[in-house]
Amino acid sequence: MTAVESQLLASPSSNSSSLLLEAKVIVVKVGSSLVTNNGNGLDQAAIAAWAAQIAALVQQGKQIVLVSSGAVAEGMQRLGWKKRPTAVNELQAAAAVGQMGLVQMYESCFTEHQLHTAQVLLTHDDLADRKRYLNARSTLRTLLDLKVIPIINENDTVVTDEIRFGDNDTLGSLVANLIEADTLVILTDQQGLYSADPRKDKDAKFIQHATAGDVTLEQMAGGAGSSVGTGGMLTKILAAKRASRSGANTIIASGRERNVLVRLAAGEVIGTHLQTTEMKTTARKQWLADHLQLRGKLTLDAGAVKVIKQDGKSLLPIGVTAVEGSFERGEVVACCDENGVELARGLVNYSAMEATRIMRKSSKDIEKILGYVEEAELIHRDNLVLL
Ligand SMILES: Nc1ncnc2c1ncn2[C@@H]1O[C@H](COP(=O)(O)OP(=O)(O)O)[C@@H](O)[C@H]1O
Ligand SMILES: N[C@@H](CCC(=O)OP(=O)(O)O)C(=O)O
Repeated sequence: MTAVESQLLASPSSNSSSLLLEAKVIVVKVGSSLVTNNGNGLDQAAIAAWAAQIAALVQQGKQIVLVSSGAVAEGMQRLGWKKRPTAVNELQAAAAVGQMGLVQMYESCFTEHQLHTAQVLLTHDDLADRKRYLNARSTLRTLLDLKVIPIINENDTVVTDEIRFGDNDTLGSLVANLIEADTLVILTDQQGLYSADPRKDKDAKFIQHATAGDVTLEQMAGGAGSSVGTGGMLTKILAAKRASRSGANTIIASGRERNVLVRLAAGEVIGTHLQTTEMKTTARKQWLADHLQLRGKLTLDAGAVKVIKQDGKSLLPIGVTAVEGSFERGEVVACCDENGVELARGLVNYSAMEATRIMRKSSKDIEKILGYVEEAELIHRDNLVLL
């Protein structure tokens, strides 16, 4: 037994039930190899089975976002290309063609269960930009509230690095952070994580439980001496680490396992369970804290100060008496009381110009004043850090 294995096998594995049992908001990521049956065209039976399981989970009151790869592989199939191109422009063209097939398939499979789907194409940059982050978050939350299943993929037409490295695991973790998911489920072509690539090492041991972010996991999947080919699991482990920072657990399991999602949601432990050590709220505040760059200042009346501080509520425009600075939607502003004492910081939903026009006004008047409504809140409580 290697040092890495013994260290991991010695670590506590106290969990007796699945990390999906209690989860309400879930991101499910399915990889290209699964979706396209190893590049042989879309696997309709598999996609129909996941759709049926996701529909069952929605019936249980869970909210699910699906991150699906497979556009390039399906595009190659449709274009009759036998070999995966290396030129980025050709990969992008294949992805654009294949994405049509992907969404058609998901739409028809979910329709069987009276569920609508929505196509959402994102890049990593979209989620690094606060304004786009807020827009993506608001769209996804609205879709989930409408019981629509968002089907997310990378926007391969406008990126190059992502398509070159083909990494939707990272995208899955970014989405988990975006919507504050409880659990990220990565479905792949293996039973989960092994102490080494099971294709290459027959003695590789299965890891059932570990702490997300444990560095020994990274060594198993892509540590010193391992080839680029082992990146398949490494990106999943790094995704678990990233998801963990926002308080989400990760499960890596086989997408071919019968009824895998439903059984996981019923508490069965299938695959590798990587548990976060972060509290959800702490992680969220931490994320915000990482991005604090003050662009302006809002002065709050005594009522607003009280509801924010004592009741943990959102900041509505009616509680704001002054706006300073020049900020855009999605930037960070300070919230101060009438004596100028800063009590909170948050991501604002309206620009300084808009905020000036809607301050002291009821949220129901926003549309009349601006001609449109972004959100009812000036700063949503999830985007507010109390100091
Ligand atoms: N330690 C490991 N445990 C399990 N699989 C591993 C490990 N290291 C590398 N792999 C490889 O990772 C592959 C899964 O990654 P990948 O092909 O990128 O899947 P997907 O398309 O689902 O994202 C497995 O088929 C396996 O060969
Ligand atoms: N976005 C592209 C590539 C994504 C990709 O290869 O990811 P994965 O198979 O999950 O490692 C596609 O849909 O084909």
